[in-house]
Amino acid sequence: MVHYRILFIVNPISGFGLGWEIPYRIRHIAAYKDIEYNIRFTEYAGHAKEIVEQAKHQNYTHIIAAGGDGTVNEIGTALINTGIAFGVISLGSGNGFARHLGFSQMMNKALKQILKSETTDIDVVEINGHYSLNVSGFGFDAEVAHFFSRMKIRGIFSYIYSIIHMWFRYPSKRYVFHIDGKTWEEDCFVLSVANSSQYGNNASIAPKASLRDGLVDVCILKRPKYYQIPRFLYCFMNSKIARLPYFSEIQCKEAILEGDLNKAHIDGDPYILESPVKVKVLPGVLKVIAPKLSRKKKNMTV
Ligand SMILES: Nc1ncnc2c1ncn2[C@@H]1O[C@H](COP(=O)(O)OP(=O)(O)OP(=O)(O)O)[C@@H](O)[C@H]1O
Repeated sequence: MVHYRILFIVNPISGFGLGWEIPYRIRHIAAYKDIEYNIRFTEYAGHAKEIVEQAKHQNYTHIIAAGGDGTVNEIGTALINTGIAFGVISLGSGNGFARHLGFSQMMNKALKQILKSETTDIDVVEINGHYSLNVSGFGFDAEVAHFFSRMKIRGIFSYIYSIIHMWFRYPSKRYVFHIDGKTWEEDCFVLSVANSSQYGNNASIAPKASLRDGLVDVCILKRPKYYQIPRFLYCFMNSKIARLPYFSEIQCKEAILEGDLNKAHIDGDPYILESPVKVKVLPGVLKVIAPKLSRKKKNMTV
């Protein structure tokens, strides 16, 4: 029998503020009747990391982030090399990392998955000293992350507005790649470094990505021409982006990128980095709950 001592760290402003419901929901799930757990609400940006630092010395077996991708990154990266199992209750607008691991987007179901699912060790990607669990990048999607962070209203509609706004303004840029002993230059519209496969909402930029392969996927998308946009959107939302001739995905352990890389995003949050950017994978450093591994369907992997 697995012994549980669980800490839920809830960002009460994530998404629609549903995090406030978590204590009530847990009390009404029979499986939690005999489980030892605590719930902490964050009060400001960066608070989740401080809570994890204290919790590391309090014998927790599992720490669960209830929030969006920002909260997931803050808590997950603070748990690297601790051996404490990390899980997610999705409250954000995209929830790419949680979706890749197979967490339900329904709060009650995800709470039950925490108690029923296998755990596994996954990779984390280091980018100039910052840690990424999900998808990070430069180019168009970094520009979108910076624009979105300045908007007064958050949420999926503001995010879609930011994408459309930047699509017509952002020019492709030229970058230098140093990967596996080869060096080349290439124009990119999107330049992503992916640990998991998707940004969120099943929008997949790295269909080959696995969290357990010891590799980071460098994904290059050239700007689709206007008449290519419908097919691009179809492939992007259906994990078929690899079919597009203007997309490539390079799997490697390390990469060095040069060019105009100042504006970046790490798991969706805007960052300013300096070129050259060094990307490397840290294999198997984070223990996570992976509901997908507990499904009966064959070939399910994370
Ligand atoms: N109580 C709080 N008040 C203000 N900001 C907070 C608080 N708690 C956490 N934060 C910050 O809120 C930011 C956004 O959180 P998060 O990404 O979880 O939600 P979201 O933006 O709604 O989700 P998504 O990014 O998926 O749209 C994080 O950077 C986090 O540090």
